Amino acid sequence: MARNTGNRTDGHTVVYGFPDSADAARRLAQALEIPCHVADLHRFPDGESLVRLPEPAPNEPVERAIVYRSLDRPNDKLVELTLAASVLRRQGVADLCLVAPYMAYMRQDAIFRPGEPVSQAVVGEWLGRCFDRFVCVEPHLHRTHTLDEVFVGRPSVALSGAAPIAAHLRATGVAPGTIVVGPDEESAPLVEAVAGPLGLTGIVGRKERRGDRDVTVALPPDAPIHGRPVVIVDDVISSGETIFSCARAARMLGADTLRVYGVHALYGETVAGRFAAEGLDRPLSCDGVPHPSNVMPLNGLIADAVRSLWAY
Ligand SMILES: O=P(O)(O)OC[C@H]1O[C@H](OP(=O)(O)OP(=O)(O)O)[C@H](O)[C@@H]1O
Repeated sequence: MARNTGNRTDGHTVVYGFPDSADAARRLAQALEIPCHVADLHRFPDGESLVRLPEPAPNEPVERAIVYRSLDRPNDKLVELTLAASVLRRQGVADLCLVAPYMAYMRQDAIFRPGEPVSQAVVGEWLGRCFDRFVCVEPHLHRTHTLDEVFVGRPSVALSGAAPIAAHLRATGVAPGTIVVGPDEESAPLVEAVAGPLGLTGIVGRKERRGDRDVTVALPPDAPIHGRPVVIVDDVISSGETIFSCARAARMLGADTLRVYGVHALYGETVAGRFAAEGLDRPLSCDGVPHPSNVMPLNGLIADAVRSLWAY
């Protein structure tokens, strides 16, 4: 898409995806009605990555690029994004927007024990040197409250995963009297944004994390859950322990049925198998992180965010 602004014709805007998220990158490009290219990735025998992007035709310069990649399992991806950004800069791209529906290292947003880094700030500064703008979805803004604190001086949009969850509940049917439950205080904005538009009541619990897989969620003993359907929502499902504990607490209070939504599904088959063992249907997720549980597309929301960042 070349934009004509007065008597000046801007270069093209292009989406660049990676093989692990090519479909989602194409869906975003489709929503924006612009071309999409998927990077070639090569892994050398020593483990290093090589990224190859197409060279634009000389008469069709790319002026703005959207690089689409979720940063689950992020360590290699961060290097590959850095390399991709360097190619695009060399090709003359003036404005680079990173769409990372799942943003990495957001959970280490403080020094929890002496000797640790604030990984969120380190990675935010790193990516801020490579990209000009950012779009993330439900980026675990717990002790940090805005993406401006992560990508300092760079325009950014933090999208909520609430609208796709509410839309899915509405489309699949949600019984009146359903209670929307979040595992901790930090999930309150998500809970309220899901429950509010559906006219449902939302409550949040208190989470105590003692280790990577050692989590307890307590719900208020007077929560009006007895005999009612419960929908549990959270930003991330990784080990699954937060959801398992939250579901057990809801059952203890007499929940009738349980449904689970996680905006980002980061777990593998072993954890997936545990949902049945816990008497739960498999959770449903947004398609920011490619996963078998994906049922809620984010391309429309992300396209609107990109348009708002670039005001077109
Ligand atoms: O599936 P799990 O392995 O339980 O992980 C998912 C949970 O962990 C995250 O919060 P976390 O406890 O990391 O951070 P917080 O202290 O910021 O709430 C996230 O918000 C989920 O609640």
